[in-house]
Amino acid sequence: MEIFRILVINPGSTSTKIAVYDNEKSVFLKNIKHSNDDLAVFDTIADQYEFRKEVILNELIQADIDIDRINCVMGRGGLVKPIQSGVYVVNEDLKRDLRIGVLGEHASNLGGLIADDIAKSLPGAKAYIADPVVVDELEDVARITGCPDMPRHSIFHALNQKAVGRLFAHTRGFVYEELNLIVAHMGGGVSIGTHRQGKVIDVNNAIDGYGPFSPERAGTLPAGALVKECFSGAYSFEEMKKKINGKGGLVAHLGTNQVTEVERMIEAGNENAKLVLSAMSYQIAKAIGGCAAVLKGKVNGIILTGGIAHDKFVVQYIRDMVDFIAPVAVYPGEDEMTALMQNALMVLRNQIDCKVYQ
Ligand SMILES: Nc1ncnc2c1ncn2[C@@H]1O[C@H](COP(=O)(O)OP(=O)(O)OP(=O)(O)O)[C@@H](O)[C@H]1O
Ligand SMILES: CCCC(=O)O
Repeated sequence: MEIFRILVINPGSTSTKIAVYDNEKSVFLKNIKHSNDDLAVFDTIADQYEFRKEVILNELIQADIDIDRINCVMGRGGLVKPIQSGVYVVNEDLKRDLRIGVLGEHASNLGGLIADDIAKSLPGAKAYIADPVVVDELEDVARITGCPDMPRHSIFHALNQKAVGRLFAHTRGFVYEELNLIVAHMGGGVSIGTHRQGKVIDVNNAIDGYGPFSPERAGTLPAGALVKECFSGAYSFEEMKKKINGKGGLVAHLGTNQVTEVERMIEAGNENAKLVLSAMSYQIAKAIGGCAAVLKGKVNGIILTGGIAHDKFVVQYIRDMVDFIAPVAVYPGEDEMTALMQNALMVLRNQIDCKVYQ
């Protein structure tokens, strides 16, 4: 069997995860943490490009990885234009939009750019991205809001949601494209996707302010109160943005983005911590109920995933509210590195066609 060597690059806000696989076998995995001091010298995420690339190359050299054998460099994709799910070769159009960050700044904008740069320096390697956060399969009806100039956008944990959807289907003897699933990714951000036969036809925008609140994001807010605060003169534009994303949710209520820490507060008798964690779980369960309506009740499974799916209290709270709809499966954490490797292998083995970004 032909052995393909794959380098996976996944830049996050405070870390860069890299992995090397020979086919499915992991030969190297490293979570490189970037301290506040390391990143503070850069004004924008785009400015971190050279720094992160050098760190990656140094790690590979130190681990004695034969990079000339790499066939494919797979980067986590970023906030480019809305696109269909799939694997995209990194071309000039994609690089331009990753640099701009068409839908905003996000560390994953660097994934495709660094992948391309490294692939170009290697004999016979190509660069790709797969299932970036802007995967958009929304039905038209799901895009419309009461303000025509403010449509809904699909920005969510597409890579992990699709990967756990495929895993759920596979372990039950189905293919993902046959099933109707509701997937709740619960991490720093929360996204609840309605997967109808392999397409995410409705989902909240996990970054930009609607859906359930999350550890550090405010979720849907009362619009009148939000407008009033914006014009109160008490906050700058940047401060209001931070209120919505970064300093919202559990951070605003309890001063931490760690559910593990909230659990400690509850154990110490903090009733407010219990109420706030209940409210977050309640909002997630309610959103799952909305997805069930989109699927007209024909739901094959509800999947809870992301770091918070480790939390027994949250999982039980949601399960109690939604297990009348369909069986609930729990896949704690996320495995984006494996998901990126699997997408690369599907291309290298000619099992799927690579898409072209324009
Ligand atoms: N064992 C655990 N029990 C309870 N909560 C946990 C556990 N492990 C992680 N968490 C919580 O999961 C959250 C982080 O989830 P995750 O690591 O998926 O987020 P992220 O990768 O930073 O963000 P995102 O998933 O939005 O990209 C934190 O609030 C953390 O405290
Ligand atoms: C929307 C997916 C990624 C994030 O939560 O930052």
